[in-house]
Amino acid sequence: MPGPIEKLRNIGIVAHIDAGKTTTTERILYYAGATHRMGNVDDGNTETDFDPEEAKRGITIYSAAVTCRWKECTINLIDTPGHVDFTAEVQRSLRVLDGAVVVFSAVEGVEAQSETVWRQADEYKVPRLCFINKMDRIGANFENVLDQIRKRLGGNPLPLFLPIGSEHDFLGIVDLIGRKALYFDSETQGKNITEEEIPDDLKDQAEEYRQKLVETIAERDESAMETYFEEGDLPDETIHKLLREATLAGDIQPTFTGSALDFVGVQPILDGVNRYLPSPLDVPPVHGINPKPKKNQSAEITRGPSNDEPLAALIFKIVADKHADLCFVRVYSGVLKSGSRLLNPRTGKKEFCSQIWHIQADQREKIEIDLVEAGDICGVIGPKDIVTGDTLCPTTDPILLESIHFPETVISMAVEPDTSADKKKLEDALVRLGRQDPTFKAQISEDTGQTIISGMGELHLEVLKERMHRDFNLNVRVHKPRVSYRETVKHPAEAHEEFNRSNQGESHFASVTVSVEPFEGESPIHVTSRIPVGSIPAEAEKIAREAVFESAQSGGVLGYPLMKVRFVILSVGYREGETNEEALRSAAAHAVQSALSKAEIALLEPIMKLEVVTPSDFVGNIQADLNQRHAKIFGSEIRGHLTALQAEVPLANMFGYSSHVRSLSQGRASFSMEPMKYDLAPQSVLNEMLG
Ligand SMILES: Nc1nc2c(ncn2[C@@H]2O[C@H](COP(=O)(O)OP(=O)(O)OP(=O)(O)O)[C@@H](O)[C@H]2O)c(=O)[nH]1
Repeated sequence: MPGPIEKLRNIGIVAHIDAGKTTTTERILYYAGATHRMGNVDDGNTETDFDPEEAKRGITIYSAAVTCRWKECTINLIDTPGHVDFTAEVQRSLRVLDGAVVVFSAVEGVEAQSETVWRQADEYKVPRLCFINKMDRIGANFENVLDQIRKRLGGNPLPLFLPIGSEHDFLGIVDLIGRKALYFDSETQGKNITEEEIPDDLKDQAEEYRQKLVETIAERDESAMETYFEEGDLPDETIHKLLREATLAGDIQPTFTGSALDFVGVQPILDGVNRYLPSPLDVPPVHGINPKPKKNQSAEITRGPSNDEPLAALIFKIVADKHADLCFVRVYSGVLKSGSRLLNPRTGKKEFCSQIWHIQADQREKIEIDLVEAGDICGVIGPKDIVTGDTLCPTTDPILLESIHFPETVISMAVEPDTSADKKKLEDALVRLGRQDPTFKAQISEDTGQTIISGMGELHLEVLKERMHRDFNLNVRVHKPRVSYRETVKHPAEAHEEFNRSNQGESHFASVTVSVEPFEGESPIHVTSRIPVGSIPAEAEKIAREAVFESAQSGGVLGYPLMKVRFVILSVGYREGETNEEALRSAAAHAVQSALSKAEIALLEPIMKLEVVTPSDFVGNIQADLNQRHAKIFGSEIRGHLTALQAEVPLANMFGYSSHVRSLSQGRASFSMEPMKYDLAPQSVLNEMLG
């Protein structure tokens, strides 16, 4: 059992690719006793990167939840991916985390994806600690990173530690609250820590930082302010208490430093997690709706983190196990027991939770348990008809937690099984992959009969292809990836369609008038109705709405999914005894298609946000190439000997960019790219499609 809920921490380690998350996680798991062997990213044997695909690529693709213990606290650690193609993975982890440690490289500092992750953490109000890693590397600069966190992320990093030296001379860290220097013994992989006096040449700086620290937090509390004025300092316990309050409020981010690779500065982060990051009791109760509210009952429900409340659990991740899917679940309230039958309110079906596990990163080390209490995270085996974002709850107290929203896919490609005998296998594999990864979609093209898979980027699709081979023993041929276009309309248009048929003396009739117009909303397709209340039966209106939505979902005139459109049902012709469901559905579907064919259509293409970081010598080359790709460069920043260029660029012009940018910069530039928005595609692309 994890112990009392106030000692539970659900945290994630998030950062830009290569900042050192996996190494830091590995050290944490080692010190916190979850593993007996220290893994090394570069040897491909780390504890969280158990997916062979990840080990091969050396990047973390799939996040996994690991349970470990540090002093009095139990920590559920969720490792999150750094690659931009997998931002949705980070987002879904953030949804279930109570706090996060954001890792920065002391050399590269704040990079494009740190911004994305930071913004998302702001959105979900996740309190954070910062860890400025890689102080041992050439070009490491602690102050620079602090400055970038302030300026570029709008953060408020408050150093609790200072580096002693840097680059080759990085020796240890100064604990500002404890007023001592800490040295980590590399022979014992950092387990033995020696405390010494702060080196003379750092004493003044350390005192100055400590004053700043104490002043900043004393301002939050009148009596602390008084003590500070009178005594010029605060007791350690008061400092920790105020730091915790300020961190939970999101006002500051306690900041740590070190070198995960050289075993320096990791245990203080763990102390920081225990001291300053929230327990499930410190975060607001979760909101949901009652899927079937009784009359006069409010549909909104909130559930607090107590075992006495009814169960509310969210499936935030599904991982394929050899025999069954393993669901990662956050229990927000109540107790989840093994052997229980629970409702999935999305499907209305009951799911059997046959086993519950606390997960060590390596699944062979998972521990089976009987129950999981409010606030905790666990793995569940048993549920079948589920997707990421589903809720599990008792049938007697149903609740539907807000589902996780995922971004639109931007790239697609056709896949075919190597042999036609594998067709069924491919279908099954695609269903299972789609369940595990909601940013991946598969569908059959109506025109060509081909199976099209879509995702968040080239690497994403490549990984999926390799997983089909590895997990499902399925060899597929793939076609060239293509941009996922969307269709929209330029101006409003309206259409009226009737269904009028007699069958063996019975007449069936319905008519529907629908307009379609450009619309910016949260979901790609909106449907509303302007039919006067009571003029037709409510059931008929419901059917018409559903039929309009379904027809709109089947795509636009060119067969691409619709986006940024609204359909308004203007009237429904209804005759008692003659209008049935079939007539209504048919009239509505035809009205949607006619309205679309009358409207002037426009094509939307995915625009990516790109950041290229390059040694300044190559900026000219890279800029010229970006111009050719019709990129709009909107930012350029000098970071030491590196220059960062920020641009927005149509994805259609970016295929194969990773090898191209390498050849432009002798392999020295790096870039990250993520979907930003959909925008009008050039008219020439549309003309080509229209033939
Ligand atoms: N010099 C130095 N190298 C480090 C340090 N921490 C990590 N590295 C190296 O940086 C590289 C990336 O480290 P990872 O831990 O895989 O980084 P990550 O952020 O998890 O990267 P992804 O999993 O790809 O998102 C590896 O080669 C590590 O050995 C450090 O403190 N100092």
